[in-house]
Amino acid sequence: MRAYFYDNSDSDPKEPHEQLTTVTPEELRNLGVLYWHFDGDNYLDKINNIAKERNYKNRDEINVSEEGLGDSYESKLKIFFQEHLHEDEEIRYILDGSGYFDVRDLLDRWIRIAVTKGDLIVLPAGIYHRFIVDTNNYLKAMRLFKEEPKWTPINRPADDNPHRLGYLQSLRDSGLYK
Ligand SMILES: CSCCC(=O)/C(O)=C/O
Ligand SMILES: [Fe+2]
Repeated sequence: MRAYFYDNSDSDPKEPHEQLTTVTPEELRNLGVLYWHFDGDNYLDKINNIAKERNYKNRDEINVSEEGLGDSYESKLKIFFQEHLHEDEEIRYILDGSGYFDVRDLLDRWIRIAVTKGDLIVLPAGIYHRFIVDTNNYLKAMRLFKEEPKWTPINRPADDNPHRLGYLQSLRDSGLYK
């Protein structure tokens, strides 16, 4: 995983768009974004432990590629890359390939999180974000869910959404933000 501020140039969003300023895992944690890296033979045990600790009961897999999504590949990518939030955590373990999760910080800047095989990322409910593959056009992920698998993007603007308000309140409660 590498995280950095996104340069807002108009070129293909599948390009890195990397600015020099990096963002540390601690800075991500301050936004409620959690990160682990598990590889090796026992990666499933490690995921199972996190799932138990955090009450993730269900999981499935998604192959984000032309092969995996067929004719709906481009339209699905458009949906994933539209800025949105979810009313539950977004939990993804990268099984193969690579891609980018972009999250908004509290100054409304995009932070780009480049993920590769073995990365496990948790985006909190209510954070504005988007996803895109890189120019390799292939990412396979395990999606974990607290309850029944559901994936409902709520596109921005959703500033009055209770989960958005709850997210902002949780950051204020952390004492790191006013
Ligand atoms: C890499 S999983 C597909 C994208 C997705 O589920 C999502 O919610 C993106 O924000
Ligand atoms: Fe999402």
